[in-house]
Formats: sequence, C-alpha cells, structure tokens
Amino acid sequence: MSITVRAPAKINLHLGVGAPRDDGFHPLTSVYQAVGVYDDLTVDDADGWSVDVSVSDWMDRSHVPLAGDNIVDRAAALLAAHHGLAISGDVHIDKAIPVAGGMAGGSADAAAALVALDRLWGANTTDDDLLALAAQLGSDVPFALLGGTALGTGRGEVVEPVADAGTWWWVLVPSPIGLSTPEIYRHFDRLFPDAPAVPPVPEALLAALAAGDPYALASALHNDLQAAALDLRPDLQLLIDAGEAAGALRGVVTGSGPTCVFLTESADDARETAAELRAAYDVVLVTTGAVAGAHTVTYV
Ligand SMILES: C[C@@](CO)(OP(=O)(O)O)[C@H](O)COP(=O)(O)OP(=O)(O)OC[C@H]1O[C@@H](n2ccc(N)nc2=O)[C@H](O)[C@@H]1O
Ligand SMILES: Nc1ncnc2c1ncn2[C@@H]1O[C@H](COP(=O)(O)OP(=O)(O)O)[C@@H](O)[C@H]1O
Repeated sequence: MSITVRAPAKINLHLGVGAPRDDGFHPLTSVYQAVGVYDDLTVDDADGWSVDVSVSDWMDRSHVPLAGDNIVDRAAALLAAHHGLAISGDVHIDKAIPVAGGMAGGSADAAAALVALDRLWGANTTDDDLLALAAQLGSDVPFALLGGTALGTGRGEVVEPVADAGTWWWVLVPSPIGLSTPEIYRHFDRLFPDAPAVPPVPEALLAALAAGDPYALASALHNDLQAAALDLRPDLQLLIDAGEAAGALRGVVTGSGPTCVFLTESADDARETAAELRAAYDVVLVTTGAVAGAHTVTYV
C-alpha cells in the first residue's frame, strides 16, 4: 500500500500575542489561512521505519532534520502509542514549504503523517482524537489538519473555521535564512513586557474576510511578532517596502517570519508584483488561499 497526503502551508492574517503563561507558551488570537504551497508526504508499507526528504530546487535540504529528529517521527510515535501499535512504514517527504519560514512546514508534515499513517495502519482515529494528537505535536498542527481560514486561540491549537468569502491572491517571499520561533517569542517578551493576558479578536479583519473585500483585509492584516522579527532582521522592512511599491495592497511578516506575504487585488496584480520583486529576490511565489487542510491525494 502507498498513500500520499498533501498538507498546506499557513499564513497568519492576524497574530495577536499575549503575555507568556505559566507553561511558557503565549496565549494567541490567530487568524490562519491555508495557502497553495504544499508538502507531499508519501508512506509505503514496510517492516521497519524510515523517513527521508527531498526539497524544491531553491531550498536547502540540510535544514530539515533526519535520523529521528523529524517531527514526523514524533507524529508516528504518538499515533502508535495512542492505539498500542508498532511503528512501521517508509516515509518520503517532498517539501515545498520554506523551512523555519513562519509557514508551519513542520506542522504540515506532522498533520500529513497523522492522516497517512492512520490509514496505512487501519487505525480509524476519530477526527477529535486526531486534533488532540495534533495539538500535542505543536501549536500549529491542528490548523494544518483543518485548513481553510480559521481562528486559533489557546496557544494556537484551538481552531474553529471562520466565514471567508474571498479568493485571496498572495505573493510570498521566503528568505534563505530562517528565524527561530522560540527566539522571536523571547524577543517579543523583551519588547512588550505589558502584553495582555488574552489578545482581542480582530473584528475588522473577520468582517473583511466575510465580505471578501481585499482593501479592507489589506488594512486589517496585523502581526504582533512583526516588530520582533524586524528588529532581528531589519532587511525585511526593505522587502515589505519593495512589495508595496511593486503594487501589493499590503505586506506583512507571517508568523515568526522571516517569510513576508503580500496581499494583491487580483491574479494579474499578484503576477505583476511578483515579476518586479524577482529583479531583487531569488524566490518569489504566487499563490491563493484558502485551500484545504491535510488530505489524501493518492491511495494505491
Ligand atoms: C509563531 C507561529 C504563529 O502561527 O507560527 P510559526 O512562525 O512557527 O510558523 C506559532 O505560534 C508557532 O507554532 P509552532 O511552531 O507549532 O510552535 P510549537 O511547536 O508549539 O512551540 C515551539 C516554541 O514556540 C514558542 N511558542 C509557540 C506557540 C505559542 N503559542 N507560544 C510560544 O511561546 C515556545 O517557545 C515553544 O517552545
Ligand atoms: N518535517 C520537518 N520540516 C521542517 N522542519 C522540521 C521538520 N521536522 C522538524 N523540523 C524542525 O522544525 C523547525 C521549524 O520548522 P518549520 O515548521 O518549517 O518552521 P516554522 O516554525 O517557522 O513555521 C525547523 O528549523 C526544523 O529544525
């Protein structure tokens, strides 16, 4: 048996961050959107267990950990323990989501592994149990299962779909050098010692999504981690300025960065903005949201 599951990258349309909780995690009010940049994870029947990775030609394979350190190993161990099963399968991850880019590529692979191994092992895990296992693997993993556009609360792991009437066109500019998520959160704490206990829900942004209005959405995009990311990587401000000068309605850092995402008015505008940015930046992607969460694409 061979199963391929495709899982999307996410961007944060809104990321409100509060003061750290007793467990060290930050309370979040996040609006996630799944966009059309995917990792494909294939698992084949095997007696033993192996994980290997290939990456898009513009990515550096050495940035993805192997030999037991991949988040897919943790996903397999958790699902197997949940059902009292032995771990088995040969896994291949084909990555197109930038690594350590603020786009939850590791979380996408973890979600894809849960879906693929559940089927390979015939485990029939309920949706609620899959979401609970996902939350144990990482704050962003439940959203990678859900996809679409969703509000994330708690530490980001409590997700519920929100009304989204738009087809949104995005230009994405990853960076060859990633940013560490824990380091960005630590820097946020230094910059904002008076962050609230619970960040407020972004009503204007939710209304813009429900109305499908790109101008309203552009002005409502917000990321509380952006100041920390720009402090550590001042070059990102130049990128945001360049994208907006090239015709994007608005550019922001996504998640803990360093990927910057630019909202445009249409497919044509996205292509024109991307073409201008390509004069100065090596990797510029055009994509849409919202797309589906982790789903099976091949089953033989
Ligand atoms: C910042 C965000 C925004 O969506 O995305 P990325 O930039 O990583 O894609 C997420 O909060 C990242 O979620 P994820 O990458 O799943 O984080 P986890 O594995 O749960 O935690 C990694 C580390 O990030 C910090 N962390 C994460 C989530 C949270 N609500 N508060 C935190 O302080 C903690 O230091 C934790 O040890
Ligand atoms: N399958 C995987 N793909 C990418 N990174 C992984 C994976 N498994 C573990 N990691 C580790 O997780 C870190 C965060 O990766 P990633 O999820 O791509 O970024 P982000 O948290 O910024 O969205 C990486 O630096 C890497 O060390």
